[in-house]
Amino acid sequence: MDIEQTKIPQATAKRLPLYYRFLNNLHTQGKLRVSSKELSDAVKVDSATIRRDFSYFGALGKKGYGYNVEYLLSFFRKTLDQDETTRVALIGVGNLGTAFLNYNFTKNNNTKIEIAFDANEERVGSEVGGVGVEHIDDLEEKLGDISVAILTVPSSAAQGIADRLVKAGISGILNFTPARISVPSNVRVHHIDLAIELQALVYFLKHYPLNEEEAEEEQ
Ligand SMILES: NC(=O)c1ccc[n+]([C@@H]2O[C@H](COP(=O)([O-])OP(=O)(O)OC[C@H]3O[C@@H](n4cnc5c(N)ncnc54)[C@H](O)[C@@H]3O)[C@@H](O)[C@H]2O)c1
Repeated sequence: MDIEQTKIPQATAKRLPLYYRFLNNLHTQGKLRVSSKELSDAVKVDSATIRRDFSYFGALGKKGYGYNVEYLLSFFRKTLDQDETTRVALIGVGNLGTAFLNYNFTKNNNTKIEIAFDANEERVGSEVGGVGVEHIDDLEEKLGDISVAILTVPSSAAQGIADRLVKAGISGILNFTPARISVPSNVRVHHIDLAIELQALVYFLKHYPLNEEEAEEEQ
């Protein structure tokens, strides 16, 4: 995602793939334009936020006309590098890793898990979701120029694997383990901790119950 060049705030950048997916569907259906209300209903982001987001990339919707689908799509394609597939490696082919390999992000056709690694001899040499599983000992040799990795190993193994990934030239790690891993400042780590997210949801439901008006504002 070329955020640096276009100076899009990170919160906006995070919503781009969501917008992109929906607009792509509209385009496939032959729709030429879309209103911020329609977009808002579909992606569950309030229309003021959508208008502000879109203003960052020079898409100014006209009243009574909406946004030009073609223009937005071509912008998103460029910004999200949709024309280029990002190759991804997955480390740890257990319960979660297997699910990701089978899913393989087919809805987001600009990322593809190309190679997987595991320490378990029984898994090495097999194919899961069409992706070959290599031995973790061969990580440095087999990674090639892949720069993004998904980490689904036990948390005890996470830091050691992250160190090796960094040495091998990885620049982004999507960390599903509960371990908070340390990496040099030029490497980006996104933590996805499902247990924490779930706990936060339960906490919010209990302490900040939403009424309908607030729900509108929260969107
Ligand atoms: N399963 C879930 O629903 C879930 C949900 C949220 C988070 N997580 C987290 O994701 C991670 C994986 O969970 P899981 O349930 O898939 O575990 P799992 O035990 O099923 O799978 C872990 C895999 O990592 C491999 N492995 C172990 N050490 C390794 C190493 N040094 N190098 C390479 N591979 C190694 C194992 O052989 C195994 O295949 C854990 O950290 C877990 O806490 C899991």
